[in-house]
Amino acid sequence: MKKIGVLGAGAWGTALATAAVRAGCDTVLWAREAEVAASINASHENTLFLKGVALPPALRATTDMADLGDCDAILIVSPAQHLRTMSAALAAHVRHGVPFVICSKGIEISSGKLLSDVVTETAPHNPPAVLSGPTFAAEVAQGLPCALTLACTDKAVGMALVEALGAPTFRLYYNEDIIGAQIGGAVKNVLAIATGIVAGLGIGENARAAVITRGLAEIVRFGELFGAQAETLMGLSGLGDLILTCSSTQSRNMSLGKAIGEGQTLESIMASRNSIAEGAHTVEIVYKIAQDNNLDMPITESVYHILKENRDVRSVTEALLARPFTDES
Ligand SMILES: NC(=O)c1ccc[n+]([C@@H]2O[C@H](COP(=O)([O-])OP(=O)(O)OC[C@H]3O[C@@H](n4cnc5c(N)ncnc54)[C@H](O)[C@@H]3O)[C@@H](O)[C@H]2O)c1
Ligand SMILES: O=P(O)(O)OC[C@H](O)CO
Repeated sequence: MKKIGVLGAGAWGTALATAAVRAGCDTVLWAREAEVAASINASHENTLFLKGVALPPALRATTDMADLGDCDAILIVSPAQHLRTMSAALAAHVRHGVPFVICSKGIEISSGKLLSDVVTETAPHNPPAVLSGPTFAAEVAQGLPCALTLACTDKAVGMALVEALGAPTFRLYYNEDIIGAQIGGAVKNVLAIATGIVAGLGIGENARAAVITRGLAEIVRFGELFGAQAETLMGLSGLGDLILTCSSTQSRNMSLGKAIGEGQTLESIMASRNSIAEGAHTVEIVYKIAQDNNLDMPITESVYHILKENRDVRSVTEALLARPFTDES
């Protein structure tokens, strides 16, 4: 796998394309916005989504999806709710057998499906893989060290991706559990909003640790429903990403929660950003799936009540704390 295409030039797509160049791949980055492709090609910077980070001159950007036509693997890095459209459009341009590596984190709201199922439906001749883990785009783009899960049911394809994209500062660990690798990354964004709310309310570090740990129990319950392997949920794409995202306001999800806890409205926060905070969307479908399947996910429910039903942050927090005591499973 020598030629890598990256579909989506937000912060993460740009960072991943940079990592692919560093790993020695001929890399082409598809941008939805003409000004993004122009700024990457002319000044080696993504001025819209990753301002201030110098990109390698070898990275080429395009707005023409046909330019990905001869790639050996494609990383899909669109917002989760747009992945269906992106995958279907891409399938018309690439060869059969070229893996589609899902780098987005979320669950399709309209169908309740994992993104790997969305790829299978829209691009049946392109095997899905998943790249997920604790990684802030700006750090990856700067070449700081990180580790991620590369999941693919076909081990040969998965290891070929690991060999092509892996590097000392971009360590990839193969995992066959494509389902588990998607669950942690999707649900942790909801929990990061919850820890952000804790920070915004100023109710302490102990409360944050409690939300992370009880949040992990929610990830495990949710993962079991989909058939995720417990080891995967405890690995980089699960616990690892949960810790990172719930610990830093570099996270768009955590900072969104913090602003909510400080009294801002979701609408005003969204209006002030051009970046995606997936948890604000994912919460809707995780809540619905939990309700439909009688899963106990009280932190997720609380985030849902605050974001989607406009309930008062302090009252919802008090109700969460007042739940009956139970065992620690
Ligand atoms: N930023 C990170 O640190 C990071 C790390 C890991 C995973 N991710 C995941 O990667 C995905 C992309 O996030 P990002 O940070 O690159 O985005 P971003 O917030 O930096 O940029 C927004 C992206 O959305 C795209 N977009 C907007 N409207 C669209 C539409 N109608 N159709 C298709 N695309 C549209 C834009 O072109 C741009 O690529 C998300 O699922 C995110 O959770 C992000
Ligand atoms: O900025 P966030 O909250 O979208 O998090 C980015 C990554 O998913 C962290 O692994």
